[in-house]
Amino acid sequence: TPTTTTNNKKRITKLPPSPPKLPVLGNLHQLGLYAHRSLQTLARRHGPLMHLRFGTVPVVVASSAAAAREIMKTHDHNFSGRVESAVAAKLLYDYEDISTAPYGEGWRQRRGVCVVHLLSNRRVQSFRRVREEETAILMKRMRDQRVVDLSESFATLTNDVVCRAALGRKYSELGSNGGRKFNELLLEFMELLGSFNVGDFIPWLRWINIFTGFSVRVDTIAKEFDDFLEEVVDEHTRKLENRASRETEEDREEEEEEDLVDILLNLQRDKSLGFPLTRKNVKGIILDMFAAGTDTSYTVLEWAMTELLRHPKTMERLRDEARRVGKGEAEINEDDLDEMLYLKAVMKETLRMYPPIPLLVPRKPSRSVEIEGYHVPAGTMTMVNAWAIGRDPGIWEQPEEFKPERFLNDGCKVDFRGQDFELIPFGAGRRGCPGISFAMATNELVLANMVNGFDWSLPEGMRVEELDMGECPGLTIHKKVKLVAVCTPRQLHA
Ligand code: HEM
Repeated sequence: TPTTTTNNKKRITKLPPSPPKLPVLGNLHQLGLYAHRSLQTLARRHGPLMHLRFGTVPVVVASSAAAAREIMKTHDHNFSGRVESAVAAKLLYDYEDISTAPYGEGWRQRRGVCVVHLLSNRRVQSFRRVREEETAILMKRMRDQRVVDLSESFATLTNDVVCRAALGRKYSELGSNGGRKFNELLLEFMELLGSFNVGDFIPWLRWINIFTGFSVRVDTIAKEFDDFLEEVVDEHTRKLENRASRETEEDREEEEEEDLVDILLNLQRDKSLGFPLTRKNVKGIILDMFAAGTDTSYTVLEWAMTELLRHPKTMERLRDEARRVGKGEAEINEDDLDEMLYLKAVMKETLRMYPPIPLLVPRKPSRSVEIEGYHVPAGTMTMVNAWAIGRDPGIWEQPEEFKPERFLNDGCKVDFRGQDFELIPFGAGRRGCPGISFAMATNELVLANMVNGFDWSLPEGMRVEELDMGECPGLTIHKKVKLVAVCTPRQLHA
């Protein structure tokens, strides 16, 4: 290994191994539509830490649990920066949110607000009624339909739960004058956020975005969402002012539960935080909840049900657990979930094989650092291939098989909360996902009720092998072909 000596300390200068690079493109041509898969293939040849170049941008990719641990635990402090992106800046308020904010005081303050006030266990608990009501609505709709587009149903459900928790009610249309459907707009927002922006990687090709209309699309969506959030904030401000002018405590208690916008506006008003929370911050944080919390959550349900339909014995075992724990009742409630160990194993197995954001959210070290014996220069875009780690045959027996049993008994100790680097769908460390409890509370409740209330099968005449397992490219990986299944309501004894 080449080294230089400074102040008697050996410094490693060798970069991690690289696949051959092309002029201008670097390694971009090797990524294809499914970067997590191509990067896994490259890592098999070049090792668990690789150095690549996307256009002019140097990139390091970690594909082993050990390398991920070095980045997100040993050197987490150094790797807590995010990579700038022109699209994210436009869509998420010039980095004034949480997820795209540079590592520093502003991010620390907003993240603190999020962890303590918005997504704490206590707060997640306060939305229990929202989850239970929305799950009941979904179950009723399924009973009426019988042949169910599960992809669509899960997307609507997660969206409605986040909408009610964050904004206090569901919004099917944007703005008071009608306008585009909220779901449609969010879909386009996510598509743009996850799209490959040429200008970020090959600056002199930035003009392409203007030429193809990409820049106009980004500006339009940013404006539509901002108009909508302006209205939401105004509406909430008026409500809080009315409430403050009410005379008695009793009157106030009659009000409905606080939503996340209420909480942020109250913190902004009473100035107890000790730092200003601007209107841009409030809008950015709320938009983060949608960007980070809807698409991600629903793909877990989509892949879980896909695998359950492919594995009838696994479905049966989960169904039996739900019906035993639910004691024959029509509904499973959240208190029952603690006892459902097989359900937890199914969730873990789904997150192992289908981490919703397979390459997590890229980080950036503020100082040069040595990882696994290689030099990673300051500012290098650093990606962790959580998808490849979840399918690493050095860690998992039969990694391509869906076997929730691996997470029972001793296996149940392996968790996804950022301590076990073989299972990191939510990332880890300072920038790890703060929405785990929020996401899993909904996902567990929905899946438990689906198998408790119904027997599930594939559409008539379809064989298990015919179930399309293709992925839709993007930031989050959902199914390319919608998942459709048939439900038979369970007969309840009178
Ligand atoms: C299954 C569902 C979810 C998955 C798989 C997921 C995954 C992730 C991942 C991989 C990151 C980046 C972590 C890192 O850099 O180490 C992240 C960040 C984040 N997530 Fe989630 N997430 C989910 C649900 C949610 C929900 C429901 C919310 C909020 C309601 C949320 C809010 C956030 C925020 C605000 C960040 C940015 C944290 C920061 O940069 O400091 N997530 N999430």
